[in-house]
Amino acid sequence: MPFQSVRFAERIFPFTTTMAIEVVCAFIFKDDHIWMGRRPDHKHMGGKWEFPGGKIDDGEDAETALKRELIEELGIEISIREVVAEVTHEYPNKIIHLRAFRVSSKEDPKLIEHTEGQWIPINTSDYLDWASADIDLWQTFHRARRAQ
Ligand SMILES: Nc1nc2c([nH]c(=O)n2[C@H]2C[C@H](O)[C@@H](COP(=O)(O)OP(=O)(O)OP(=O)(O)O)O2)c(=O)[nH]1
Repeated sequence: MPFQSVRFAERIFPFTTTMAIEVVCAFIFKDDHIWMGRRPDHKHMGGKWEFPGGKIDDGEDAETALKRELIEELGIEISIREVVAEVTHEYPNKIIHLRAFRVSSKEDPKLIEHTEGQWIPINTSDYLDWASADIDLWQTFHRARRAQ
């Protein structure tokens, strides 16, 4: 649906069209670095850097979705710790509620869906080519760390 039509529809069906899509992602920590992958070109935000994860399917809980996505995308089993940051972010054509969990894994991520991967320093503020929701998420994460 074109963006203007979404806005028009929101006035008529405010509860259905403004619902955010629930997305979970992983902050995989290793030696003060966190793993990011470059999204496939054909997907929304194609070519942008993201934290691995995806949409929660109907009937799934957040942890089950994140474990499933990381097996599918990176071929790794993970242990999930706490939520480290969450944001609601409005793109021109959709709104997402993006929740990041601190996770650990005994295995290294493999490039199954991502076109590139990198370990970024935990203190980086170099956001070149990041999905814009992830910049919000990262800044929220750092604000919370500074407040601790
Ligand atoms: N996984 C993930 N998605 C993100 C991040 N930042 C961000 O804006 N998104 C957006 C892109 C998509 O619009 C949406 C998640 O979609 P996705 O394509 O990763 O989810 P999925 O694997 O379940 O997708 P699908 O192929 O089944 O459609 O959230 C992020 O850090 N990780």
